[in-house]
Formats: sequence, C-alpha cells, structure tokens
Amino acid sequence: MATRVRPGNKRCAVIGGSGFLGRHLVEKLLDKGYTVSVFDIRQSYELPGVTFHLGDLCDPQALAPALRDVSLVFHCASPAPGSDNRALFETVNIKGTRTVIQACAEAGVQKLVLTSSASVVFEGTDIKNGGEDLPYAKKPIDYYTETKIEQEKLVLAACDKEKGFLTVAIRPHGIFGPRDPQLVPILVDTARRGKMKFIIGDGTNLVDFTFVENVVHGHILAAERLRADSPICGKPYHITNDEPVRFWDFMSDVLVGLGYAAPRYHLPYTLVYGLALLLWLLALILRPLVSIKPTFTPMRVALAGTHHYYSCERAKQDMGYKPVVGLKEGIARTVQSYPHLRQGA
Ligand SMILES: NC(=O)C1=CN([C@@H]2O[C@H](COP(=O)(O)OP(=O)(O)OC[C@H]3O[C@@H](n4cnc5c(N)ncnc54)[C@H](OP(=O)(O)O)[C@@H]3O)[C@@H](O)[C@H]2O)C=CC1
Ligand SMILES: CC(C)=CCC[C@@H](C)[C@H]1CC[C@H]2C3=C(CC[C@]12C)[C@@]1(C)CCC(=O)C[C@@H]1CC3
Repeated sequence: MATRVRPGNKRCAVIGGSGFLGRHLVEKLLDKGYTVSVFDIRQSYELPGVTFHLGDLCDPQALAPALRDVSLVFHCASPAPGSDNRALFETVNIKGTRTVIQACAEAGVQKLVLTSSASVVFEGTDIKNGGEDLPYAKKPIDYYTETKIEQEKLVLAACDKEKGFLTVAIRPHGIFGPRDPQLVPILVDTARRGKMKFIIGDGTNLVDFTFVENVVHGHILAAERLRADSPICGKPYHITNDEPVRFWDFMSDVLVGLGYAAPRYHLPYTLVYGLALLLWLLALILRPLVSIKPTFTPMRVALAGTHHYYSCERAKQDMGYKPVVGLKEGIARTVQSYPHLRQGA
C-alpha cells in the first residue's frame, strides 16, 4: 500500500478522459486550476495541463503511472452502450472497475468519483421522479446496464472512511451537448434515412436529458464535497437538468434546429415494441449467417416510449447541486455545434 497523497492537492486523474463526458470534465477541471492526468484507451485531443496515459483500464501496470501523486480520480470510461458484446462489458465495467479500485488503493488515492447511470434502476417500464432509493433493476434492459449496476455496487462498497478512501457515484441520464458521439448523430442518421416520421405512443412520455456541463458540475461538486464527515460518502446521486421533457419534443427541437422535419405520425407503443422484439430475435437467430443492426431495438423503443425521469433532490440537499445550463440553452448550444449534421450540409 502506497503512502497517502497529500489531501487537497490539485492533481486528479480522469479515466475515460478522451471520451465525450471525460473531455468536458477535463476542460472544466483545468479551468478550476487542476492539473489532469488522463487515462484512456485512445487519445482524442491535446491540451496544456493534461498528461495522457494510454492503455486498457483492466491492466494495473498501465494504470499505475496515471494515478501517481493523484488524490482524486474520476472514472468515466465504459464501452459504448450500443454494443451487445457482453464479455467486453463484463471485462471493462466489472473486472476493470475492480482493477481501478485496487490501483487507487495502491497509489494512495483518497477519492474516487464514478460515473454510473440512472438507468441502473430502469427495467423498461415507467419511472416518474424516481429517487435513489429505487432498487437496482432486477431485469436490466441490456448488458451495459447489467454491468453498470455491478460497477456501481463495487465502487460504493469500496468506500472506507477508516482507510481514508472515499467514493461516490454520479448517475446522469441522457447526456447531450457539443461533441456527443451518440444522441445527435444517431438521431440525424435516422432522420436522413427517412425513419424519423413516427412518434412511438402518444408522445407525452417525460424523460430527462441532461446537458453535459450540468453532469460535469455534479461530478466536481461531488468530488469537492467528498470528505469523511460528509453525507455523500458511499452513496449514488442522480444528476439531471431537473427539467423533464417530452421525449418526442426534445427529439423534435433538435431535429428542427438542424433543419429536419419533426416526427408526426403516431404508432402504438406495444405494436412497435413487439416488432422490435421480433426483429431482435431474428437478428439473434441469423447472427451466424448475417449481421443485422436494427434501428428499432426493444431497448431503444423502451427508451423512446416510456416515462423515465429522476429526482435530483438528494444532490440538491447533500451537495448544493443546481443545474448551471437550462434545457433550452443546452439544446441551442448543441444544435449550433453540429454544422456538419445540418440538413443539406
Ligand atoms: N452518454 C450518456 O448519455 C450517458 C453516459 N453515462 C456514463 O458516462 C460515462 C461516459 O460516457 P460517454 O462520455 O458518453 O462515453 P464515451 O464512449 O464517449 O467515453 C468513454 C471513454 O472510455 C474509453 N474506454 C472504453 N473502454 C476503455 C478501457 N478498457 N480502458 C480505457 N478506456 C476505455 C472510450 O474509448 P473508446 O471510445 O475507444 O471505446 C472512451 O474514450 C460512461 O461511464 C457511461 O456509462 C451514463 C449515463 C448517460
Ligand atoms: C433519454 C436517453 C436515455 C437518451 C439516451 C440516448 C439514446 C438511447 C437515444 C438517442 C437517440 C435516440 C433515438 C431513438 C431511441 C433512443 C436514442 C437512441 C430511436 C431509435 C427511437 C425510435 C425511433 O423512432 C427513432 C429514434 C432515433 C433516436
């Protein structure tokens, strides 16, 4: 076990710092006077004040140099949720997170902030204003969620005030913003293929979409409030925009902002879910022969057609969280940042 790094030093590490959320987090940490060590499987940019360490987080020897002299670690690396590679999720999110915890202990790190996900309690059915006391999903909607649950449990259980190792988990939901590689690109691709004409269900289902800077703000607040006498030790926190919005209004605002038509025609939820399930089964059966990647997976239909929004009351109370960018402004800034995805570009 290494000696403890001087508490409060402004050196931190961001595991997954080359990714969408990770890079926004790194930029804000630099603004706040931290020096940052990024550990990632790839390097996607260069910035003064940032040292990159490339490697797989499952490899303790690769991780160690990134955690040297660091008192605070953010862990926001994960395989992309769209993958159906169960073994990869298990290796990176479960085994890899154990490695991260062990490497933190060996390096004398004092605080670990995990990026979890609000979807750890989502089973594909309505959640309205869900609190952190909801049980973990018994039937998680996919391997990604299944392994995010185990990852969160591992990190929270590792919180040990006696040993001076403090942990907390941030559960964001539907992160969006400039440079997001998922939400806007998938949406625009679907629109360009002429498949964004339909609204699944009656279109009134409310969902949280969270602007990336609010997610970053929640992470940094949690890190700075994480002390042995703080109520946040070993707990999960929902971080949202605190403005649930109709899923289809959000999609329409982004689409219209980029010059595409908003979806108009309604399809019954159960019909679309049933078809998605059939297609998923067909893709599974035919997998040895052909690779089919359906747009409408059961998971996506559930995300698009149910209520799932979460209360961030606990984060407000325990860490003084308040979103720093409203939804309308977040959408405007996001739309503006994708000139290459505009209709006709
Ligand atoms: N985006 C969202 O809406 C939400 C995200 N989250 C969580 O937030 C976190 C960040 O998500 P996001 O920024 O969107 O994801 P990204 O995929 O953009 O970022 C994750 C980064 O981790 C890297 N990575 C993956 N596997 C490894 C590995 N084995 N070793 C080292 N680095 C690795 C990725 O590299 P590569 O790209 O090459 O795989 C990528 O650079 C994740 O934990 C995710 O579960 C939670 C809720 C919602
Ligand atoms: C709220 C939340 C958890 C958002 C996460 C991001 C993605 C899961 C969504 C981003 C774009 C969405 C999308 C669909 C499903 C959910 C997303 C992938 C559809 C495939 C749903 C069915 C359609 O009619 C087309 C949609 C395209 C965009």
